Amino acid sequence: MRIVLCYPVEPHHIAQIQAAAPDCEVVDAGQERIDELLPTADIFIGHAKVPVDWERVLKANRLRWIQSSAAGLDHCLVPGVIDSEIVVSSASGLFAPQVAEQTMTLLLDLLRSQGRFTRANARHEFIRLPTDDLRQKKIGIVGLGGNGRRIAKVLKPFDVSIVATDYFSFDPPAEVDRLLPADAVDEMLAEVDIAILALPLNAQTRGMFDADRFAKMRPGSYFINVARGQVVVESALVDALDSGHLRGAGVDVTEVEPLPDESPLWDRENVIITPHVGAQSRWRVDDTTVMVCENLRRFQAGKSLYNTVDKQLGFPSPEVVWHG
Ligand SMILES: NC(=O)C1=CN([C@@H]2O[C@H](COP(=O)(O)OP(=O)(O)OC[C@H]3O[C@@H](n4cnc5c(N)ncnc54)[C@H](O)[C@@H]3O)[C@@H](O)[C@H]2O)C=CC1
Ligand SMILES: O=C(O)C(=O)COP(=O)(O)O
Repeated sequence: MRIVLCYPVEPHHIAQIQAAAPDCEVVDAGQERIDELLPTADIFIGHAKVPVDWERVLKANRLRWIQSSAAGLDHCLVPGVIDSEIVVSSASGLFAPQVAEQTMTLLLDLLRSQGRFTRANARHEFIRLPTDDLRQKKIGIVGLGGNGRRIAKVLKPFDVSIVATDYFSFDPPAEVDRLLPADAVDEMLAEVDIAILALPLNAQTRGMFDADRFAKMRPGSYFINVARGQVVVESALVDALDSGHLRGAGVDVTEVEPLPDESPLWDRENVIITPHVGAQSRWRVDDTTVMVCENLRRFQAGKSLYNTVDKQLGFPSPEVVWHG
């Protein structure tokens, strides 16, 4: 079998993968050669950030398993793959520690007026501006998967209460005071001071945060998005900020990336923007390779894989999510 890699591996990661699959040929395609080599793969491990001719891959009829090195599967869950026999597994939960740190960065910067202080610092102005507190805030997390759970765990010691929604129904971890079904999102938004998006992008969630939904949020609440920009209708977010209905927003992801120069999200003191760096970490490739090797051993032994995705849904069920 041929394993084609397309994530930023170093020679020692390739050696780990080869040791986990001694009978396989391991080829590191990188972004440069992924489109060319994907049709020759039995197993694809990675995240192609260049256009891939999926028709050609499906026509070659060789690929059996895609192990995405991203949690979001919007890059590979194309209709032809969904309808095929190809098994797809995600990187769900793998980046939860760093996504939670990124969430805290956005949230604390927003509440503690860091955007305004940073601008004032650039002008050498030492001015005391009002700040807000996390203490006693009610937080709503939309999507209690790997990232949502870790965000709840990191936030809880700040003396907050936490509600969440999820597609699945399960006993939530101790940090989460209440778990509601996905369709109770408006009920949750009406009662929380801060909404945090940690759900996948799919046909159901694309454009889910539109003008109607923002209107359901409590006046003066904050909005954080560490999921996917296209879950949000960005013009509606801008309107909600313009009208003062939302007090501020922190976004690691935007509808179009890079965020265009003319976007009205720029130049606002109550908007903190980071350039989709939530998954970045010095540990990322090491952590990914540990899970990849475990899944490779399971695949060869015919066992079920961590993070196997229900391709119709576009995300894995909680029992199979990798927690490291
Ligand atoms: N900012 C960044 O760099 C990163 C962004 N992401 C994004 O975050 C998403 C979540 O990542 P993980 O937590 O690792 O994935 P996950 O698969 O562990 O969790 C997603 C959760 O969302 C739930 N869900 C699905 N539809 C929902 C809905 N309509 N309402 C409420 N919950 C819903 C699922 O049941 C699941 O529990 C990814 O799909 C990806 O798009 C992930 C990693 C890094
Ligand atoms: O894992 C994900 O879904 C991410 O958003 C990470 O994105 P990246 O691979 O860092 O461009």
